[in-house]
Amino acid sequence: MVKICCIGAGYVGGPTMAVMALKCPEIEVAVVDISEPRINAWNSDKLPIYEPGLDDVVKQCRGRNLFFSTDVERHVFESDIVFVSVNTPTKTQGLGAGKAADLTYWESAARMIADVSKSSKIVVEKSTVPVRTAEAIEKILMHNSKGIEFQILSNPEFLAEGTAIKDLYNPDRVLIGGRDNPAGQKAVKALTDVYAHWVPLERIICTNLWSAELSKLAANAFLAQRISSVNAMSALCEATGADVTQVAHAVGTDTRIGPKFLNASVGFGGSCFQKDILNLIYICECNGLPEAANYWKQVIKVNDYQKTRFANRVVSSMFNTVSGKKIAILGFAFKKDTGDTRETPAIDVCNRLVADMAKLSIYDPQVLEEQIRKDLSMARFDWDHPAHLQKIKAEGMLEQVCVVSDAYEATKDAHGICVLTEWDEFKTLDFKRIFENMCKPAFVFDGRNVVDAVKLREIGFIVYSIGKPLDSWLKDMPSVA
Ligand SMILES: NC(=O)C1=CN([C@@H]2O[C@H](COP(=O)(O)OP(=O)(O)OC[C@H]3O[C@@H](n4cnc5c(N)ncnc54)[C@H](O)[C@@H]3O)[C@@H](O)[C@H]2O)C=CC1
Ligand SMILES: O=C(O)[C@H]1O[C@H](OP(=O)(O)OP(=O)(O)OC[C@H]2O[C@@H](n3ccc(=O)[nH]c3=O)[C@H](O)[C@@H]2O)[C@H](O)[C@@H](O)[C@@H]1O
Repeated sequence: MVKICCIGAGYVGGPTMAVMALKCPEIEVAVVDISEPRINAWNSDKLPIYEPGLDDVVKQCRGRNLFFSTDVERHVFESDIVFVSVNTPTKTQGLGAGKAADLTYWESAARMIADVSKSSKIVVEKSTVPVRTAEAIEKILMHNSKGIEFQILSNPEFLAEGTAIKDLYNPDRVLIGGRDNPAGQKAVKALTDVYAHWVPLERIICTNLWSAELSKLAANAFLAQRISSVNAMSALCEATGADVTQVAHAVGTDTRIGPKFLNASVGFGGSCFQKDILNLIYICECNGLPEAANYWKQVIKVNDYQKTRFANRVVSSMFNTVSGKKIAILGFAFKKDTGDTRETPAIDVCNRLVADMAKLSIYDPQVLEEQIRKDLSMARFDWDHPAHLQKIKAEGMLEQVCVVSDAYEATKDAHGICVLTEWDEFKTLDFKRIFENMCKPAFVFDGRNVVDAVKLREIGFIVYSIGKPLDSWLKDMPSVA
C-alpha cells in the first residue's frame, strides 16, 4: 500500500489531500503540520478553513485513510511520496526583501526529510516556489541522503479558494514536472498514477521541472494581469461614460480572449497573486531582464492604484473629509465564500479611511473580529511569518474600528457603505431599511459591482460602482486620479 504524507495542513495541503484520500481509498494519506491548533482543528468538527464542500469530504475519509497529525517525522519516515505544501511568503528582510520568496519553511522541511528518511522517497513541491528551487532542494536532500534515492517533482496547485473542492475534483489540468531521466520519469509516472484515479490522462501535463515551476508563477501572473487590465480600463470608463461590464463583455466574447476573470473590482487580493508576481519580478531581475520585470511590476502598480483610487473616491465624494464619519464596510474577505483575509484589498481601503479619521463598522459573514484587528495592525508581508517576527502598528488607530455581526448594525447611522467583498447576501439586503437608518446624504461605494445601483438610486442613495458611468453628484466632486 502506497503511503502519502503532506507537510503543511493549510489552505492547499488540507483540501488537496482530503480529495486525494477520497478518490484513492487504497492509499493512506497523512497531513502533518507543526501547528498544533491547526491539526486539532482538522481533527475537530470546526475545520480551520471555510471552504464549501470540504467538511463533507473530510467527514467521509478522516480516520479511514486520511489522518491529520503533528507527528511530522514519523509520517515522513513511513511515506513513499512526501508532498511539501508549506507557506512560501515574501521575504520581509535581507536580500530580496519585499520581493523574493522566503524559502525558510521549505528548506527546514527538506532538511527534516533528509534527516528522518531511511527509505527512498518521491518529494513533491506543492508549494509555489521560484523556478529552479528543485535544484536547491535536491542538493539539501542528496547531501544527507545516506545512500537513499530522492526524486523531486514539481506539482504546483491551481485551486482557487472558495471553489477548491470543485477545482480539485475537476481540474483544468494537473501539472507534473520531473527530471528527464529514467528515475525521474518513473517518479512522474508514480504521481500520474495517483491523479489518474480521478483526473483524465489527457489533463495530466508532464513537463521538465523548471517548466512546471515557472508555469505556476506564469499562470498567476497572467490571471492577475487580466484583472489589472480590466481595472485600468475601469478608471477610463468612469472618465468617459463607458461601462466596464459592457466593455469586458464585448472584449471577452472574442474567443481568443475569453469571458472569465474580467470582473472589475476594488483590486485583487489573496495570499498568492501579489506574492507570486513579486517573486517573478525578482527572478527576472536576477536574470538580468529589467524590461520583463518592469512589465510585471505594472500589474501590481495598477492594483495598488485601484485600491487607492477607490478609497480616494470615498473621501472626495463625501465633501473631501470622512473625519468622524461612520463608514460601514461590508465584506472583509479577499473574495466571497472564504474566510481568508490574506492581502485582502479591504485592509488597504480600511487603513486609508482610518488614516483620514473615519470610524469604521465592519461586517463580514465569515471573518472573525480577532482576524480583522490583527490584519489592520500588521505591517506589509508580515501576516505569513511567525508571530514573533511580526511588526505590530500602534494600537491607537484601531479604536476607530468596530466589528459587528450583521450588515444592518454595521450600516446604522453610517454616512456611507463600502462593499468590498461580493458576498451573495449583500445582493438581497433590505436597502430601504438601511437607507432609513443612515445619515443623509447616504452613499454606497460598490467595489465589486454587486448591488443593484439603479434600485439603490431610486431609494435615494448616491451610488458609486467601479467602472460604471458616474452620477451627477460624483461627477461634480473633485477628480480622484
Ligand atoms: N492558498 C491557496 O489558494 C494556494 C496556495 N498555493 C501555494 O501553496 C503553498 C501553501 O499555501 P497555503 O496552504 O495557503 O499556506 P498556509 O499558510 O495556509 O499553510 C502552510 C502550513 O505549513 C505549515 N508549516 C510551515 N513550515 C512547516 C514545517 N517545517 N513543517 C510542518 N509544517 C509547516 C504551517 O504551519 C501552515 O499551517 C504556498 O506556497 C502557496 O503559494 C498554491 C495554490 C493555491
Ligand atoms: O496560487 C494561488 O493561490 C491561486 O490564486 C488564485 O486563486 P485565489 O487567489 O484563491 O482566488 P481568485 O479567484 O483567483 O481571486 C483572486 C483575487 O482576484 C479578484 N478577482 C478575481 C476575478 C476577477 O475577475 N476580478 C477580481 O477582482 C478576487 O476577488 C480576489 O481578490 C488563482 O485563481 C488560482 O488558480 C491559484 O491556484
